[in-house]
Amino acid sequence: MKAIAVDIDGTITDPTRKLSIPALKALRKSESLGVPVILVTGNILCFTRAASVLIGTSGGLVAENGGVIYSNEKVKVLGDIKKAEKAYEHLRSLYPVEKVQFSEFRVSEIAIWRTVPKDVIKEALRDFDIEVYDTKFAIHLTDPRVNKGSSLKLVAEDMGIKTDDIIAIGDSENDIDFLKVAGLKVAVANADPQLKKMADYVTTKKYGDGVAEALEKLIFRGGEIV
Ligand SMILES: O=C(O)COP(=O)(O)O
Ligand SMILES: [Mg+2]
Repeated sequence: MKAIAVDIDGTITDPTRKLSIPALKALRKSESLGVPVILVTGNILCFTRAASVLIGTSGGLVAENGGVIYSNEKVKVLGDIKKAEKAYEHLRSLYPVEKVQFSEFRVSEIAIWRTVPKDVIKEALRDFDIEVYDTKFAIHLTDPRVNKGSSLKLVAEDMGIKTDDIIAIGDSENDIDFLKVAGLKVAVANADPQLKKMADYVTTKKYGDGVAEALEKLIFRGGEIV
């Protein structure tokens, strides 16, 4: 494998969003063995960049569910936030929805608190050109033209690697698209059933312990990268 693409919330973090130490150690080990880590998240770019610096990842970044990427020192906004804004205005006229904090820094999509079930939101927005994800941390209204998979492909291109040579690890429905394009698909034990069904490997452990388990078992195997 030439790179590791990993989701953040619910994958390398626990349900309270605290970073897992075993996952941190495994990602650092990967980098030390020359295998770059790519963070692929629904979070905003500033958060993703801060996480990358603190963890020590050297791969590109996919933020806002693919709406924003950062690679080769360049930020690219790929999602059209106007689609989400139209959908959000309509939704607000029907239900008590509210944007999550720091929304002013979200440039390609809108994320709201989980106060209304996703299916009710999808029904209310059925005539809108919008994708709706429930990540278990927030509900995201995104531009359907971009997703974590289409944007991971662009970052991989910038890094000079094929997505076939990437192991992807995730926990929820907004990860389906980037697992789909990866050569090795891993779902952590707490992942949505859909992810587990499509995964090549489902970890026995949850959250970051699962990430460490998968990398030890599938990639490191005693020190060198397979
Ligand atoms: O931002 C969210 O709601 C979830 O973030 P994630 O894609 O890193 O799990
Ligand atoms: Mg997640």
